[in-house]
Amino acid sequence: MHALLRRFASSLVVSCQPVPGGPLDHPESVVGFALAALASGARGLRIEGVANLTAVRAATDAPIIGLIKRDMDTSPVRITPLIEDIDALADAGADIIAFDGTDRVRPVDAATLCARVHARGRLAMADISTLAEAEAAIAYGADIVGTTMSGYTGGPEPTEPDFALLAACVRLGHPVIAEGRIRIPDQAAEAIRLGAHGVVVGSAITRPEHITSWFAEAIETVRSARGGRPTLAFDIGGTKMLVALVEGDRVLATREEPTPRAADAEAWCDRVAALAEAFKGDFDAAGGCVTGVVQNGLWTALNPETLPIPPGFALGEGLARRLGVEVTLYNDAQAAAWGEYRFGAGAGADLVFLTVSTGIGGGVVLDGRLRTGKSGIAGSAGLTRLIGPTGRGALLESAASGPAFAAGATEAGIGGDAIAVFAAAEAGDPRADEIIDRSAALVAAAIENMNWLFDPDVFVLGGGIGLAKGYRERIEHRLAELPPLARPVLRAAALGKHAGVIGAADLARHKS
Ligand SMILES: CC(=O)N[C@H](C=O)[C@@H](O)[C@H](O)[C@H](O)COP(=O)(O)O
Repeated sequence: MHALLRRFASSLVVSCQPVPGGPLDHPESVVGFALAALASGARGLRIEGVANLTAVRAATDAPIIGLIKRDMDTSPVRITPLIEDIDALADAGADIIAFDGTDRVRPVDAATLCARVHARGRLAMADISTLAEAEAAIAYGADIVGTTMSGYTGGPEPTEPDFALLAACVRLGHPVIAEGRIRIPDQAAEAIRLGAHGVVVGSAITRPEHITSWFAEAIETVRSARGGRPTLAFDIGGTKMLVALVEGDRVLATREEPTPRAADAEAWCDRVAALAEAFKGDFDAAGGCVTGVVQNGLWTALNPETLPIPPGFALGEGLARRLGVEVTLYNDAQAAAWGEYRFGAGAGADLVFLTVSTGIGGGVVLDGRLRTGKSGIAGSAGLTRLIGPTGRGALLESAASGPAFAAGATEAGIGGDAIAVFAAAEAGDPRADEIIDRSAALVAAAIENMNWLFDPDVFVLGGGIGLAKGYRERIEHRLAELPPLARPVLRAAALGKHAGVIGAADLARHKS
């Protein structure tokens, strides 16, 4: 083997070829890259252009593969296509001269170029793209073949190195340089393992523009999987109005204020639009979740005491007009169910979501679709009726949610609300225990019944009471008595108080 080749046997060669016309495209940068590479373990360099080569040659006596790239009208061949290129590279001090060794239309055939390289006392490197071209190169006397041109002679550019071609070329028993799309150290090591004489790495070391774009594109992929630009989401409840900027499952920013209950629905729209002003220009879609029933963008109260919504109010249209983008609307618990399905405790599974709080709401996702029903009320578990000894009993939410806790607390002499009841139970008060147990038993029965109807993969429990310490366990304790076939799986909601806006934003992007 030629002494020069031995100098970079089983070693790294760094190609220092700035992006043409880019900010690093001048000889000083190329010398900088070259010296940095040699100082860090590279044993050779690959340098394009006479000016760069001359500058680098003056700075080091490390082995240099020289080449000249040309864009010609008459041929797709770019790397050192002319005899005069070889002469210029030899004059500038290249030790090895690389030329295109592909079987394509060209001004000078590869064998002639190879002979000229040898005539100038340099080693010849044929940049090939196929095994046949490698065989031909060896036959006409190339000292090295490089896999450089694989993937660059037509069709879409691959992203991985061509190790199959490398291995096939190695079997020819001639020095082969692995080159092209070697981007990570493991690939360089693999090339040496496969028998490459040396490994040329370019872009991954000396083209910050390429490296930056790899990172940026990888991040962009995640961003667009989350739905691209952030979405504006709003939540109108009986006590507060929340506006959020949402990206996937992340709430980037929020604005909220108390719901002006005494004002009319037009004024509520005005307030939501005013809160959204803070995010103007940051979103191109909007989704809302609201207390009450939503059907085709029309909003109606389910319980006017929560919020006195006028029947069939055109909320979607009113907000679309104010926000200047299309607005998708859902009931708040339904939107939260979707949020939990997409990003939370029930990711990807058939689920029934229940929120136990001041009231009891819910949502159903089956076969990847949020089921809103013919009237928009599907999942309203709080309005299901308990069956009492005489038939029609109370509504589940009147018997098991916040007001029931407060009523129970008054009756038992504890006083206060659900929070006080949980605190008293924690302190060991058996009366509080009983109030919580009563609610948990009713919700457990509702879950048991819904499980017979839908048999979902999972029930997801949220809400202030639903997530209060020990509440879910009490429900689970009761469900554990059921035969295995009919035993529901229960999980705590994962998205917390923002489940509604996260779900609403996602629904606005994807539609269910
Ligand atoms: C096909 C072609 O024109 N390749 C050129 C050959 O010199 C260079 O643009 C490459 O950067 C060099 O081959 C190193 O490859 P990579 O930058 O993928 O590590």
